[in-house]
Amino acid sequence: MAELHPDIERVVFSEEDIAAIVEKMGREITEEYADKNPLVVCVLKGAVVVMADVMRAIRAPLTIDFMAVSSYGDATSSSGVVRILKDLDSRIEGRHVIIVEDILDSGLTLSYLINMLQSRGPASVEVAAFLVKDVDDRDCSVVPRFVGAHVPNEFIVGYGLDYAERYRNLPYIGVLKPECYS
Ligand SMILES: O=P(O)(O)OC[C@H]1O[C@H](OP(=O)(O)OP(=O)(O)O)[C@H](O)[C@@H]1O
Ligand code: HPA
Repeated sequence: MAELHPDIERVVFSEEDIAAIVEKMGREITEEYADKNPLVVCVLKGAVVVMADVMRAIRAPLTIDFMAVSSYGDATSSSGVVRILKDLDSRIEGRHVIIVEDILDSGLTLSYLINMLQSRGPASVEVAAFLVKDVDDRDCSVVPRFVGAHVPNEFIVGYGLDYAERYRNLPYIGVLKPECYS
């Protein structure tokens, strides 16, 4: 097990937990997409770690692509204004698209992306969210087809998730010590 980073107060998902969630998601996606040759889309930067793991857990033909988005806001909240920093390289007309996200929080990022991709005429667009945060006030209707796990409404880092661009490389997911927020 990795040594705990000094800024982490508590681990929420260990490396072992993460591996089990990845396998479960891979199995579920494989069952539904075995003969659909999906285009699996990673939303950079946060989802890069999940993407690398989940795509290898899908035992079916697929292709991959990447989008980079940034949502304006402060370091721990999203404002809902999403800017496309890198668009897909592939055409998605007639394709079955799976958007891979590290976390569904307010839902604003995914809501924007789903609408944008739907307008390009894909056969389907579904979401695979590694984590879904249990928030009371999610005001948009994003319903992920695949969910890794639910997390309480607190800010978490690691396994791709950052605070001010830090901690993405932690192999587990945890909560920061209060004094580490600046
Ligand atoms: O449901 P929401 O409230 O929209 O939050 C979820 C999004 O926020 C994070 O991305 P961020 O915009 O911080 O960029 P990053 O992936 O580069 O960290 C995360 O990776 C999701 O994409
Ligand atoms: O809890 C979180 N941690 C890191 N990034 C995030 N983006 C939305 N929610 C989170």
